[in-house]
Amino acid sequence: MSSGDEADLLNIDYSGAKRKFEPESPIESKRSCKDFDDTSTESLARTVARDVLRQRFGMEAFRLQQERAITRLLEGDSCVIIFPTGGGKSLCYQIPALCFKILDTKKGERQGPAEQGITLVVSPLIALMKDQVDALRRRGISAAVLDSTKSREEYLATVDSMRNGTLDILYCAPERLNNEGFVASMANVRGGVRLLAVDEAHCISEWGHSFRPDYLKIARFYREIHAERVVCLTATATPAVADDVRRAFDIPEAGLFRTSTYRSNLHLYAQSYMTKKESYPQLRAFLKAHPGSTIIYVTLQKQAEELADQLRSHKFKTRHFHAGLRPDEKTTCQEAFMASKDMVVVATIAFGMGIDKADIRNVIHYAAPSSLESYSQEIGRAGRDGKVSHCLLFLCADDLHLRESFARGDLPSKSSVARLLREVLSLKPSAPPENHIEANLYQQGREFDIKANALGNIYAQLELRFDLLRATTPKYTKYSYKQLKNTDWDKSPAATALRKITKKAISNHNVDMESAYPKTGMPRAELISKLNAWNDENFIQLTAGGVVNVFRVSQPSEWPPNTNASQEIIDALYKDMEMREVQELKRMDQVVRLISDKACFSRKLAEHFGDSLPGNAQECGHCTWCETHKAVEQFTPPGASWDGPAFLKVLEACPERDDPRYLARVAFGIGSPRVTMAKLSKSSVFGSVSGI
Ligand SMILES: Nc1ncnc2c1ncn2[C@@H]1O[C@H](COP(=O)(O)OP(=O)(O)OP(=O)(O)O)[C@@H](O)[C@H]1O
Repeated sequence: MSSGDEADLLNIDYSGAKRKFEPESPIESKRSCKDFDDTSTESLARTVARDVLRQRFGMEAFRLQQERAITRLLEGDSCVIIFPTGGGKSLCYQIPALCFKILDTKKGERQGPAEQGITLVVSPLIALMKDQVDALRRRGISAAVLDSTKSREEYLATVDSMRNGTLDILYCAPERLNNEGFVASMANVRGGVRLLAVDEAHCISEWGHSFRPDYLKIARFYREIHAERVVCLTATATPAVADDVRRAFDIPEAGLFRTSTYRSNLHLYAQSYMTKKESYPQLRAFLKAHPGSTIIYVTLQKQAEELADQLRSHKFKTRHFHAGLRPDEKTTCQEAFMASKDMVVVATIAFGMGIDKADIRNVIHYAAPSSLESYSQEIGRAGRDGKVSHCLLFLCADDLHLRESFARGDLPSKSSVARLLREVLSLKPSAPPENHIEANLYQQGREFDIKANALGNIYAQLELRFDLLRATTPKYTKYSYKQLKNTDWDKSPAATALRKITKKAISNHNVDMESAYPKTGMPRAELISKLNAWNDENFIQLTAGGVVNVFRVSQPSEWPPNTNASQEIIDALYKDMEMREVQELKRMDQVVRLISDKACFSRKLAEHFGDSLPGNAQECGHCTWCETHKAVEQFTPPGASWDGPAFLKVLEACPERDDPRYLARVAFGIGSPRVTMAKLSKSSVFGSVSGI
């Protein structure tokens, strides 16, 4: 669906007064946030919220700070909610979404058709959004997800329900905010966006552990669509990250709701080893001594498969899970785990988000987590039923090396960033009013040796910090399909045009959309729509590829920036990237120090999140430190001695000596797009100097 389509479909106002989307327009409030000003507002909101909790969700009472946060939102103010995993964050936007309509009716406001608006939820996980929508629908609540897998029919059904005022909650991924049509749609949606909910809100913080460039744009989106209020939700935020989130949306301190991260039923243990081989017998012994549903986290997909095999051979009921599995394999694994009381799942971090299982007895980190935030989130999945559960962290010298190589692999060399920027800033924009430049980020990543997230961040900074570009809807340039049933009967102009530009390969039909208009005179949107229609009716199996990112140049009269300005941008961007690497290494060090310092694990973890143990206690009484009062030893791999011949072989394998960081990556076994492209990651020189 093109942005134009989406905007047109949604941009309908029954009163006939069609609002025009003006991205540059100053911030204005679509409705007064303080919709109602009588003194009984708070109690009315509270009563309605309690009724909705009981009647629509079948729950007796609010937990923790749910009620205070929900009441604040219903009063028109924004919040940041930091509740631990499983703490009941979702209700904090689902209940208000249903209350708006009821409160409007009680107060005799917004009684026109479809005037009650929608709640929009931005969440990074498509699978999780789908689960939530299914669960809401089972409760008779009208909810939908807008994602790229939706057919035109499903999309239209969602649009219809929004127009009719029957949709309460709409979910979408942050990438969708790059779609100008979508932004325009939300700015004009009938009744307005009453509440914007931002799930996994810690991703907004540039200094947080899982910063996502697309999240940086949510605050701008919030202002542009004039949403009435925002709720940012996360399970893990240090005080600094919570401040970043509050600042991004201008939420005062009073809008912060944080509950204690400490869970007294979680017993935290740690052991350290030089090698995995040494630790494996301890893992087996632990599993034998602590039966019950267990998640074992490892770093790599291969490790998940191998360890699962190994445990199976020792008669543990084990499965593996990672992002590389097929969707049906993932579902089977998740369902088996949910139904079982003694299954062990060996997984990468891809497993666990959205797993709402009360009786997980053990969460084991067989490889060190990347940060205390990840650790806290992952162990938080254990013991949701409140019963004692065990969390065991294995610290192994090899893992630390792997973690460090991940952290260092993210920082490109400065010459790469400079070459990329010079290329981007020299692109000639298309004619006004578009002023578009196009970039294939995948190709740029390979050409300039910059990883996808770092590249995404560079573009986000060019957009938000330097105001040079604005991302618009990306386009697919290549489509290919497998013919499942004959489509010769279709004589429509779009079908005839498609036949002209389709090349048949052995099993696939390839369509080059770049040549579509010049060769056929048919707009690409119509051809894509025809392919989608065939796909929806199972005549073909369609895949789209060759994504090209499209950006609008913000100030064409000042484009391109002069040499000095460009250099300043390069310097500033690179300085930030270097700081990010330092932060990443610091996060790893914090994990090591949690268990190797002479202090209670639970207290240190709580302090990391600006919290303390109940009653300011110094010790929890049930972690490795409290039980032994001995610090866990930290093994470091023996230092490697200089190996001249190995280094010469690296030089031989890398004839282009234009980037010292690249040579170091190959020598020390740190992957990067260029290393992959040169097919060096499987060569004997890769990592040959690392001494491991
Ligand atoms: N007030 C309540 N009373 C009873 N059950 C509740 C209440 N609030 C939430 N729950 C239940 O607790 C479970 C966890 O809630 P939810 O999924 O909203 O947590 P979350 O904080 O979003 O977790 P995560 O961080 O994993 O996304 C769900 O089964 C939910 O129905």
